[in-house]
Amino acid sequence: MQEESKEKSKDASFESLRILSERWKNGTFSEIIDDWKWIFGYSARYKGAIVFYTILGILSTSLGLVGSVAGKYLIDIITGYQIQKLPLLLCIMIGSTVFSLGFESVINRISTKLGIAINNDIQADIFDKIVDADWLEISKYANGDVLNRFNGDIGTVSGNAISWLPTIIIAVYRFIATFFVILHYDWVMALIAFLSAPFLLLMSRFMIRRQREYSKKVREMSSNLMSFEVEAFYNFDTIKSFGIAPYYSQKMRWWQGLFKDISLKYNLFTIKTNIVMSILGSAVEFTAFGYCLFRLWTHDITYGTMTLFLQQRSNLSGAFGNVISIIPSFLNSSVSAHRIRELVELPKEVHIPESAELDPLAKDGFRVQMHGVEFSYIEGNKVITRSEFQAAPGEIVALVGPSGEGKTTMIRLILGLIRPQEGETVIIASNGKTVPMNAETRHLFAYVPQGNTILSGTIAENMRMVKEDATDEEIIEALKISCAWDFVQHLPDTINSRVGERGRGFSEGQSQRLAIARAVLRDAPVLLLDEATSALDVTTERNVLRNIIRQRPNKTCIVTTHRPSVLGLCQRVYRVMNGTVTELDGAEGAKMVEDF
Ligand SMILES: Nc1ncnc2c1ncn2[C@@H]1O[C@H](COP(=O)(O)OP(=O)(O)OP(=O)(O)O)[C@@H](O)[C@H]1O
Repeated sequence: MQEESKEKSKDASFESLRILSERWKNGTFSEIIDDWKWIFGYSARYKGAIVFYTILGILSTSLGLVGSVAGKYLIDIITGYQIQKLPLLLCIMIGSTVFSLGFESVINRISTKLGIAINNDIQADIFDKIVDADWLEISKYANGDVLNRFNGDIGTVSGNAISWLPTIIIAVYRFIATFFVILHYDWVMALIAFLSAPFLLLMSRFMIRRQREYSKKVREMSSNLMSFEVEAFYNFDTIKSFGIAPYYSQKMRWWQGLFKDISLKYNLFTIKTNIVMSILGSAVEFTAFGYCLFRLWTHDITYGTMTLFLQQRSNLSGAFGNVISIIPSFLNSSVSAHRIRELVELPKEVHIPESAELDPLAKDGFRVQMHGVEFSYIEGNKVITRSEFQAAPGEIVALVGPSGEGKTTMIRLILGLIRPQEGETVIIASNGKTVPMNAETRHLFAYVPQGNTILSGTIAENMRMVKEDATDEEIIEALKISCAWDFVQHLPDTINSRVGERGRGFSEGQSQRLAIARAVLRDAPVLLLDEATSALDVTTERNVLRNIIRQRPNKTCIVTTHRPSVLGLCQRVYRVMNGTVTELDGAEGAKMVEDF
């Protein structure tokens, strides 16, 4: 019977342990651990430097202690008039201070170097991962948000990834070493100093959760603010031309207000936490001070020992301060790591290695084909239904139809940026080799999207973006094909003339011709033009398309357009409407031209 009750109480204590650990797990603790495991992946690359950093920190702490003990003896010597030991103690004090300073400077240098290295490492990795993320998933994030995570969050992580472990180790060493030095002279004093320890317990689970919540909210709000700023600056011309600058100015202040509110709430929380900590710290401080005065009054300790005690008590608080202050940065880092991981862990693009087998057949051109394709961005809302499509080498194929019916979606399917939920989108080589569209087939395409895609720099730099080693002659040839040479040849610096961001300094039609020249220079077997000739006059538009096919008779050219002028040049015309892609026969095509 007794055995049974013993067994039961043992079970109960295990049960409460299990519940306790589960509660920790249910909170944010497991998330924090996961986020830090991820950060460790990066810190681990700098193991050697971290160990060196820690050793220097321990040496510097030890020398600080030696200096303090020497200080105690110095005071005792002066108050006891034992002048002969003075030079030795002075040497120890000055030596330990100088070395300690030297070590700290090296630590500072190493931590800065490591911080930059880890920041660059994470940024480079994340950049590659974002570029390789599934298009649909990454396009759910606003540019400003991605930018904020890329700069702000990575900065927070790299600032702490290297330093937090050495800081804790050095602080714990400092605490233990100081405790033993005090214990050596007076155990009661050591006990009082040890009372600082319960401070750590104050960082209860509740506080950790609050801290993490605040940190998360501040980061999110900062992302929202940056998204707003990026969007506003990107659309500066529109804002000005609509005369809505005052509205944007007001909206900017509104976002700033929200950011200020949450930052101040976080700040208040931090102040309250600090007040509680400081009150407790001061209580211990005063107790220690009172005890020292009492022992001095009863002649149990010397002036030197009292100075040592008081100095080391604050050293002990300093060590705690370090550990305590590392907790908020530890939590902030985990929040930032979490936000970066959200991007990193997005599904990747599909890569099909056998796509490389298509490369040697590029000169014969490729057929682009879709069969039974169904696609929806959002479940239940089909944009493309049971659709067939094909474009052969040497053909210009048009996708026409009302706005918002799915022409660009078709281009995205062809590029393999999105994948059909049903059916297949494939590229077929002259020998019959068929590969589904994926990230590895994309280099077989040259794509001119809607909108101005010219970057700041010279015309030649814009061209060499797609072909690094292009000669001036090749660039001029591409400009001639796209009818851009007509105006570039009259510029004072011709191809070395400067272009502003988004083609500033050039007309919309000129920018479009430059964008087409860039695609021509890329010399890919399949050319995709998404409303890329919309700003050109009819004659230029036709000339551009004719030149492209003449230059590379095996090129497959797919254009989306609202303009009838192009249709006469096309071997095939598809109408994208009401979710279906239908090939139009000659009569329907002619009717379509009239309807435009
Ligand atoms: N990233 C996206 N997420 C969700 N829905 C989208 C997305 N992109 C487009 N759509 C929806 O898909 C439909 C087709 O859009 P798409 O851009 O393909 O049309 P379009 O025919 O090219 O239009 P336009 O001629 O105006 O350029 C639209 O209803 C649009 O709202």
